[in-house]
Amino acid sequence: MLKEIQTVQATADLIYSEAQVEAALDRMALAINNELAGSNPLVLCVLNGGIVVAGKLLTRLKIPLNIDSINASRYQNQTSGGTIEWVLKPGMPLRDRTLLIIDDVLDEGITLAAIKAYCLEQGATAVYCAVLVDKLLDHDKPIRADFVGLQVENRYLFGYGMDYKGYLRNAAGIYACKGDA
Ligand SMILES: O=P(O)(O)OC[C@H]1O[C@H](OP(=O)(O)OP(=O)(O)O)[C@H](O)[C@@H]1O
Ligand SMILES: Nc1nc2[nH]cnc2c(=O)[nH]1
Repeated sequence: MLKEIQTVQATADLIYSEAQVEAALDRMALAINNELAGSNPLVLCVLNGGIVVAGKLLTRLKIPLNIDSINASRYQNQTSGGTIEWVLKPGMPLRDRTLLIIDDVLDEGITLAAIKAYCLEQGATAVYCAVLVDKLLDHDKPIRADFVGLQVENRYLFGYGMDYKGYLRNAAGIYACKGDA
């Protein structure tokens, strides 16, 4: 497995450098600080992919907020999605809260749409979504994100929280796997 990971990493195309991603995170944080000022949001990190983006965004947010996590996984370390497995629901009550859901990538939008629907069912008053990457698809998605860092063509990505078969989430840039154009 590690040999495959090394090969994927060595042959991948760099789509956005670390500097470009950090600049995108700055822009996202500015917009979130403006939009959610005074709303006392509960921030939900979507595990596992959202860990890096949430961590990097949170220190840029200057508003009072709480933090919790949710884990709805659809890809289970594969490169194509299946049905959603609910691994973890938030421990904090969502009722009457403004939520900010943070994830790494909006692809088909199935995961984020399911998470948003769950949050509204639980009584959240408003649900905002922030994603580092919005993939450009040739069809409509069931949800749009309120805060988007970067747009990317439809290729399988890794880095900044996004994995290749459970690895490479820690890559400091956004990469596309070779042969997935
Ligand atoms: O828009 P969609 O097509 O639904 O895909 C997007 C989801 O896929 C990834 O999660 P994954 O299921 O791989 O779990 P992970 O967060 O543990 O990587 C990613 O973190 C998003 O949550
Ligand atoms: N790591 C990763 N996860 C995804 N989930 C949906 N699309 C992607 C992608 O391109 N990369």
